[in-house]
Amino acid sequence: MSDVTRPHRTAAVIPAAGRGVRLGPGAPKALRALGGTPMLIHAVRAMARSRAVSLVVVVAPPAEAAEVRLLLGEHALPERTELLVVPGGETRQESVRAGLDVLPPDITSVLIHDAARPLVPVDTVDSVVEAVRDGAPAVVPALPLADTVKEVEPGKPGEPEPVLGTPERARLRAVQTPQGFDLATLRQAHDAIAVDGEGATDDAGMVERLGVTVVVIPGHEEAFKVTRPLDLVLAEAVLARRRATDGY
Ligand SMILES: Nc1ccn([C@@H]2O[C@H](COP(=O)(O)OP(=O)(O)OP(=O)(O)O)[C@@H](O)[C@H]2O)c(=O)n1
Ligand SMILES: C[C@](O)(CO)[C@H](O)COP(=O)(O)O
Repeated sequence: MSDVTRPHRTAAVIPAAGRGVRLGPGAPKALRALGGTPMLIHAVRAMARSRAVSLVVVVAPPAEAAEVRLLLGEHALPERTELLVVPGGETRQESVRAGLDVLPPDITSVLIHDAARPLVPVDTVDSVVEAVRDGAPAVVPALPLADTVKEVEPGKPGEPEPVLGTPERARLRAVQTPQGFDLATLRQAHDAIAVDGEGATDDAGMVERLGVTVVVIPGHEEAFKVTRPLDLVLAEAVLARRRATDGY
């Protein structure tokens, strides 16, 4: 649980060091354009739009860290937003760790947000921050699934895979970011993983292994992750609609 006697200060760490292999050949995914602006800039702005976030740490692809610093210098952010850039690691988990390592001592809670989710609405960001500040050690935005999910015995690509079971869909959620944490809890989870060696595909998964309760709050359809080429088509359409209707 967070220490309720300490004043809150929330940072956002944006892992942006992935290559974007599933999106196809090109620049690292975070640097690819969405509506003419790099995806990373959208993601940074999405965090900075929340008045609760006063520090944003961008975890850049190591070879492009200097380029990322220049890029961020070219795009205005609110005056209240402090910005740091650090080089990332081989895995998302290592990149998040690199971001956590540079957070100053007055930070009490942290959001971890994929650069690959450039269009998360500010209301979702604010809801995650609020839930953490209200005392939840780990908060995850998520949506119910549209598809039925099968557990399979993974086989070779293209070969039929035997079905092992069908989890009850009503109990499943597709999780998004930003995931919000009491900083001390998330650091403890990363330390524990570093010792047991087993990675996790999201930060909340590491906290779950500590035996700490993680709670889910409603996510948003527009917080989807740009992973494959079709996701980029959808992101362009959402952005164009926002620009036409909200002056976004
Ligand atoms: N070594 C890594 C790998 C991923 N990420 C970041 O983690 C987020 C979620 O990852 P994903 O969407 O899977 O991105 P990639 O790893 O780039 O995608 P792919 O697996 O297709 O290469 C992205 O913002 C990505 O930049 C990171 O910071 N460091
Ligand atoms: C953190 C995440 O976005 C939550 O859905 C997801 O787990 C990242 O997955 P990936 O392995 O980077 O595709």
